[in-house]
Amino acid sequence: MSQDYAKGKGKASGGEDSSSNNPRRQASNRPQYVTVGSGSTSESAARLQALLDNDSGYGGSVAGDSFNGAPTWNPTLTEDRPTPSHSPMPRGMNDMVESDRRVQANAIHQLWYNSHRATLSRSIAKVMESLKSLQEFNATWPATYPSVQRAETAQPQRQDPRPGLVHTQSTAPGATSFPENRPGQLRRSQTYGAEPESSKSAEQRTTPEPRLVTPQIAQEFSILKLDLKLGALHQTELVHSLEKNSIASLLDGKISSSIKHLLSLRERIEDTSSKVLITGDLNAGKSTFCNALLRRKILPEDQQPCTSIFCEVLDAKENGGIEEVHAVHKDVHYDRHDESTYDVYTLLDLEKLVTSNEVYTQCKVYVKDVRAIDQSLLNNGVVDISIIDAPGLNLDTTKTTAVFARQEEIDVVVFVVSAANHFTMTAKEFIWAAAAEKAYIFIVVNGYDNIRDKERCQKMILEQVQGLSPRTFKESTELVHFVSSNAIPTAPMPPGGPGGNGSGSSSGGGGGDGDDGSDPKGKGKDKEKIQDFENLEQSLRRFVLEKRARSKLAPARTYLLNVLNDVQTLATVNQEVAQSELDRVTKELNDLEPLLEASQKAKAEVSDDIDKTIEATCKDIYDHTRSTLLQSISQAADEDLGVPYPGLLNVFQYADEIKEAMLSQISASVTSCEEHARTKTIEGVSAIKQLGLLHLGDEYTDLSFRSDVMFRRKRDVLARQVEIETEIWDFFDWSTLIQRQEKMAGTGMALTVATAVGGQMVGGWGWVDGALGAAKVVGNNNLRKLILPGVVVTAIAATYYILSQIPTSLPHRLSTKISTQLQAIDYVHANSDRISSSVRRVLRFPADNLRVGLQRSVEQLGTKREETKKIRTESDVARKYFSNLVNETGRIRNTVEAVDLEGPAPGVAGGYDP
Ligand SMILES: Nc1nc2c(ncn2[C@@H]2O[C@H](COP(=O)(O)OP(=O)(O)OP(=O)(O)O)[C@@H](O)[C@H]2O)c(=O)[nH]1
Repeated sequence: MSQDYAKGKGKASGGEDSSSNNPRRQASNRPQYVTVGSGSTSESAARLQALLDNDSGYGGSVAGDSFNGAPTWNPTLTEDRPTPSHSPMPRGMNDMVESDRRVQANAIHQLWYNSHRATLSRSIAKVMESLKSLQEFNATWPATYPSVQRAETAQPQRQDPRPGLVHTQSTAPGATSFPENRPGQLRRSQTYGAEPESSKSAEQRTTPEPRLVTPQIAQEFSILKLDLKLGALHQTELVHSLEKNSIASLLDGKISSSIKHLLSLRERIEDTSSKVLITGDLNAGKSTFCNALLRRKILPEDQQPCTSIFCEVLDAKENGGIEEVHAVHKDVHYDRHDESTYDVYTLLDLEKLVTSNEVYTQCKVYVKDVRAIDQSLLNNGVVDISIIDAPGLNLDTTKTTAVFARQEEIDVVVFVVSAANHFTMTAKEFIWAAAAEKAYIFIVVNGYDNIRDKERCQKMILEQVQGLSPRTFKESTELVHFVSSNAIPTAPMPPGGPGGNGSGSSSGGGGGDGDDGSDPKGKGKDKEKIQDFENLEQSLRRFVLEKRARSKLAPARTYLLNVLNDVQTLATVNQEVAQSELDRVTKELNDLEPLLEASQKAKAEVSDDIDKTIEATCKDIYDHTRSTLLQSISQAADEDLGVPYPGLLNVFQYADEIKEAMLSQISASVTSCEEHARTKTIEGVSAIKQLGLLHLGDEYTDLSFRSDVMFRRKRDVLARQVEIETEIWDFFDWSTLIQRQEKMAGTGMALTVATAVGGQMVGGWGWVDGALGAAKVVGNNNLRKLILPGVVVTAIAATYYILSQIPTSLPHRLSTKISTQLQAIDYVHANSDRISSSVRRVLRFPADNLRVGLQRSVEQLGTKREETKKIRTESDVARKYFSNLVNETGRIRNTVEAVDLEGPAPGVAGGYDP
């Protein structure tokens, strides 16, 4: 496997100067590079390079569809086969092999990188698809947000002795931080956009929980955690207090921002370029160091602070091979293809540009790097690297802040510190903050030539590094370099520009000891400085390429795992919710069906029953009224009317009173019939209510029924309409008379005659003629003598008798007349009909009400059944959807987890201590 820097046992490349006065160099154990095949043929390097050139990073030879199986990266490709130490080679040959090996290592690393990048990129696409589908589903079936129980866990207090620097991590929109105590393999729920690694102390550091977010929610959710910061309610209460739809819409917003963040992550991992930020204290030699890296004097160097804007040095190939400076306008997003975003200058103008910071804040410097791809940082054959020369940290606060702000797009931070000044306070603050983000900082201790007691200097600097970034200190052989940048020979600027330290690539450094070129000892010293610098360069190349993979891919991996965890949790919860909803509505439907059936049956039956009951009641009332009234009318004369006979003189008044009494009696009968009907109506209403309660239960709405308002109309109004004239003959009850006479048959002819005559008399005066006719028969004189007194007596007797019978006969006579009259106006039927109709009318109200209630009940049950069926279908769909989502996210998660960025990366170098 690749060598671990800390345990590097490889032989130092080009290690001919074992007599170096650099104690670090003596101790330096260079890592052995990865070799493929024999590790010595340029053919294999060329083959690998060709493979790499053809590899788009999204398929082809290396990136198969890792969703259908294991990732296609073949680890045997990267197997280390160190060159046996017993294979000595001639020096020239050695250089060739070394160069070849670097190319191969780079190519292998790039293949590894592309493979992971392709897997992550595809996973991002899959997750975005899943999120979009979740978003759509959430709109139709509002997802349930899991509720949690509050756990009163004490929040660990931050124990950070460091100064309060602004933590410049880049997080996804809306993401919140929380302690790293999540279950499973996930490391952080935090959504770092730039650099997932953080120093151990940063990892232990806890960020206070946002208000109303319980530790459980924090653990369960990271990306899709709803940030509910409303009022004084607890998160749990808040989630419950919000409507389901409100939660769903909050979730929708979270999903949208997550999709947005995934897009930017994809953009970032597909961006092939990598940025190296060179920063440090004022005048630490940053520009000089950059120039040394480029082997050209591009950036202005000065004894006094001069760099006031960010200078990003890029390979001129990215600008069509043209060397020029693009000074970017303030507050404008640079676009090389849009000249309105920048002004073009020549390299010679840089001096002017970097010192005047009024118009521009940054410039892009396109330069040709003519060095070989195994030596050049810019032109390394693997990745587009740009070097950013930043203004000195302590120039002013604004600039310092700007440096922090730029860290998101920075893959590697190179910190230049003056060997003479060590770390200033500002430098320490910067490294503390940066170490939290980047874990490893590449430290260049510059101006080492100025130091006499080099050993002491190294010791002191390394002690400081240990305090500032323990992980960097652990890898200090690779990450901390003591150099003299001004000793590196640099090519001059194009004609007219400031001269370089040498006249060509081969010339010696200008500022170092022995720069006159005549002193062999000095030459030796320069060589050492150059060697130290070259060692630095190789370390930096490895570091940049290594860090690039981690800094670019790890945030995507971490974010993917976090969001997948969230979606899976959400999907699992909702799958359960959908299942229980399905169970519930299925049971509800099973209960509902028989209810509906019974309700429909009840509706039909009860309706018939009510009709029959009403009709039976009405008929009963009609019959009762009719018989009662008929009886009352027919027996009116037989009742004790309570009218005293006032004598013959007031006989007419007597007749009137009897009439009135009879009619009153009939009226009273009507009233009693109405009373009876009322009682029956009350019974009927009560029976209907019982039916309603029986079939509708609480749903039955009772109507208030006031029986006293029934039959309010004047009851005897019809009776009063009866107009009966009293006639003289009403006082004579002939039928009674006749009956009496028959009984008295033996009393004599005279009486019979008298009766007969009297009867005739009743009809008119014709009886006189009859008497005279009889006289003729009997004889004239005798008969006259006999008959006349008899007639008189008889008449008197008859008259007396008739008059004495008035109190008995008159009521009968009047009763008959009244009966006849009432019959004529159909009094009995009219009243019976009136009373029974009134009852029918009254009973219809509760009956109709009950019918409506039953109909409504049937309709309600029907509607409920339809709704329940709908919910059942929706729940079933949701259950299947979330079940699929659980499986799908699980598959993607396995794929993402298989992207191993923690282990040693093949090719370039061994992995840093993860
Ligand atoms: N002796 C010595 N001098 C150096 C070394 N590196 C840089 N210098 C000198 O230090 C001075 C400042 O160098 P610069 O590269 O301008 O420093 P800087 O950090 O870019 O400065 P600002 O960007 O203005 O903060 C120059 O005069 C350089 O010649 C070195 O390794 N040894």
